[in-house]
Amino acid sequence: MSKSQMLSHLDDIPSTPGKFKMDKSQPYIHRLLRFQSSLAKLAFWSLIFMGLIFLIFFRSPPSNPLPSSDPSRRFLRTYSWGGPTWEKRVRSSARVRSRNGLSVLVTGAAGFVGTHVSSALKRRGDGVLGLDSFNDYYDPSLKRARQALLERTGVFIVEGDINDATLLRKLFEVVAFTHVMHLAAQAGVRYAMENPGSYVHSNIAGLVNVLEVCKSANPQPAIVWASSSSVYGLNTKVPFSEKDRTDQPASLYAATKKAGEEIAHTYNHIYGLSLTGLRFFTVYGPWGRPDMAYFFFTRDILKGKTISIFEAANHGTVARDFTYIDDIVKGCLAALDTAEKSTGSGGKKKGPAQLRVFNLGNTSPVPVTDLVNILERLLKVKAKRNIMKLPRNGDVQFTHANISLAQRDLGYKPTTDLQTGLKKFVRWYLSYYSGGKKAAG
Ligand SMILES: O=C(O)[C@H]1O[C@H](OP(=O)(O)OP(=O)(O)OC[C@H]2O[C@@H](n3ccc(=O)[nH]c3=O)[C@H](O)[C@@H]2O)[C@H](O)[C@@H](O)[C@@H]1O
Repeated sequence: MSKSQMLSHLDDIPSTPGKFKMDKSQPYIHRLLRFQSSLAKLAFWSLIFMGLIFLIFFRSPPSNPLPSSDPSRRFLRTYSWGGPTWEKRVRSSARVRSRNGLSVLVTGAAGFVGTHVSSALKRRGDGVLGLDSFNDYYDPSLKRARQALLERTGVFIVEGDINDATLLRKLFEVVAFTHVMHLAAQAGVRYAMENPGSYVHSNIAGLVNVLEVCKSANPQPAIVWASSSSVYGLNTKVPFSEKDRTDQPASLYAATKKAGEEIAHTYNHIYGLSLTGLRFFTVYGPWGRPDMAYFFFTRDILKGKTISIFEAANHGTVARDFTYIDDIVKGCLAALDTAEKSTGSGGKKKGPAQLRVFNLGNTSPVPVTDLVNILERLLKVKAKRNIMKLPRNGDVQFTHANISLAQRDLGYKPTTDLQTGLKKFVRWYLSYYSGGKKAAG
């Protein structure tokens, strides 16, 4: 039998499986057909197997299969993103809806400041896309509730790590962001002794990754990012001015924020990126961070648990320039609005670009004991106080912002005192944690 005859015979095989009847009088063809069919089966099952492997390794759902007890494992988390539906959501969220509106990528959008800034930008018609890793540094359900809140205003939060260059590049491919509000960071002063690696991962490696992607983007966005009042470290001259030295940090957290400011200088110098660092002073308010004292003091006072109040040597007062979230949001938006364009393109500098640092504080430091007094009045519960010596874990004795530079260049003018701001926080706290939580989420 010639090859063409054989093939023409094979053409007769019905396409419906199971209906084919073998002609037993032709053993050679029989064997050949059996061989062909096992080949096809083998190919079929190999494809299925490879598909499964692909699904397991490359398309795993955005859940964390790793034990969260080891914080360093957090970095190994995988996220799922991509696809036409995802791209459509990204585009729609970032679409500018007002004349001369900005198109802003907000990193850390499910965080405290990130949520408030994203929602304020969206409200005035700017395009906003969020990015957040939803890590478990503090209760992720609070981050999810903030996400739900933002979703209702039309802000989509992409789940991913700022260290993922492929993801960041993809976002810039889909949207030509005019601005990046970089708020994703490992926050908290005292936690740096527990998990130093997370500060390097987010505040240094993550920042560099964001800047690398921004510098290669075309057009380059202008970047506003969160530095911290903690860069003033052990300084004793008050109020803290942007002109003061910032070379004696008291915590690794502060050191990574200071490093961030130097890194910003480098990217501005080499690549012409427009960069504005905002030194936030102990920001508080509704939807705040549970790792901050005003937040867990509230929780513990309500539970009847003893709270530790730090004092400095010789009964010295420990005080903070507590700043209300709405004032901070105004400062952030003003920083975005006054940011000049980056001057480089495609990774090449074309001329000098703007480089700024501003204090965003309240200018009236309040002793921590007074914070507790206010909370007691608002909660109508007496706190069980344990006064203890300020531990050597990164805390500084006081902070106090000089805001004249922000006032001059950003029109920044805080208007909320601690009493008023805490009242709003407590109202939110009580409604969120007493059944209101579900409604909020
Ligand atoms: O301004 C900033 O740059 C920083 O503000 C806060 O850091 P911190 O001011 O230390 O805020 P809290 O941790 O809420 O502490 C507030 C005050 O309460 C005191 N405290 C804290 C914890 C405690 O158990 N007892 C206590 O008296 C602290 O010493 C501090 O004076 C944030 O946690 C940082 O992420 C941020 O960068």
